Amino acid sequence: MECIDNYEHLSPQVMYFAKCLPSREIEKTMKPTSVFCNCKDSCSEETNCNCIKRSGTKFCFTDVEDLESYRLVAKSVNRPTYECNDQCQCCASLCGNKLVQCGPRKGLEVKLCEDARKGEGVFAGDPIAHGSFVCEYAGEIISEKEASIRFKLNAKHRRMNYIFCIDEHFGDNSVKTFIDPTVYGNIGRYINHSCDPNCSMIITRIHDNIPVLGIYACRDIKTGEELSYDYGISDLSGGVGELEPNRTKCLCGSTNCRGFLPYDSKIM
Ligand SMILES: C[S@@+](CC[C@H](N)C(=O)[O-])C[C@H]1O[C@@H](n2cnc3c(N)ncnc32)[C@H](O)[C@@H]1O
Repeated sequence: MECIDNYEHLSPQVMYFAKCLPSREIEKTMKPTSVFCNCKDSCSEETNCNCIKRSGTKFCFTDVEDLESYRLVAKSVNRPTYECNDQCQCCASLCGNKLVQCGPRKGLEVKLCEDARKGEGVFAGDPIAHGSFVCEYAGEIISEKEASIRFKLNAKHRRMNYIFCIDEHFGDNSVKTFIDPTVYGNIGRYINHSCDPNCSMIITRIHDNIPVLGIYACRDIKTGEELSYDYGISDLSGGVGELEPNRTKCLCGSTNCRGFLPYDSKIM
């Protein structure tokens, strides 16, 4: 497992992990993906790339050396994005269907928010174009039971909650995945919630059945703006959290603020 720490962060308790870290229990449930492509060099709709067809993604990039030119320009709702992976035949350095695998974009800053009650946040060090990949929400992948224990402990000790639950539906089945970057995580753990966000979270599948959470700019973002996404809305589900009174008061300051942070009854 690669361990990179490109960002300044204040807490010595946080171990910086670039990718998700599945617990032993979760590792037993992991299966390699059955989606891969046989493209020759780069992948596009023209090359009939299986991964792109499965995602319904449209992306563009003009220069493979320049991550700034990689953008997600459209994607089908209610389908995860499938990125090309280890089993694909395409050329690793020419394939543009690997946004999440490129790692967090450069120039992001972690610092205390103007309203210190929100804690730290992530800020754009330079302009970010609509569709650009920002970072993954990486952390420990834990069981529902463990998530519930940790969630209750956080609430009891009035600690910030970092545990994110993704509830995916496959026909009649639903599969929940719990990601906790409290101790092992990447820069994604510092992105705050807004009811009027400038980023969206898109569920991505890469090497296996475990969902990877990609955060993308959902509009053009100016230098110095705080990055945010809606904790209650993922691109797929249209709502992973529920509003509940007496929860954390939302300080996003947007005109359409819903008043409280979305909360997920599944981990209570
Ligand atoms: C994933 S962490 C975000 C980073 C966090 N601010 C920090 O300092 O590490 C989520 C926590 O940040 C705080 N937070 C995030 N967005 C907020 C908002 N819009 N209003 C108030 N608190 C917020 C809440 O305490 C929440 O449990």
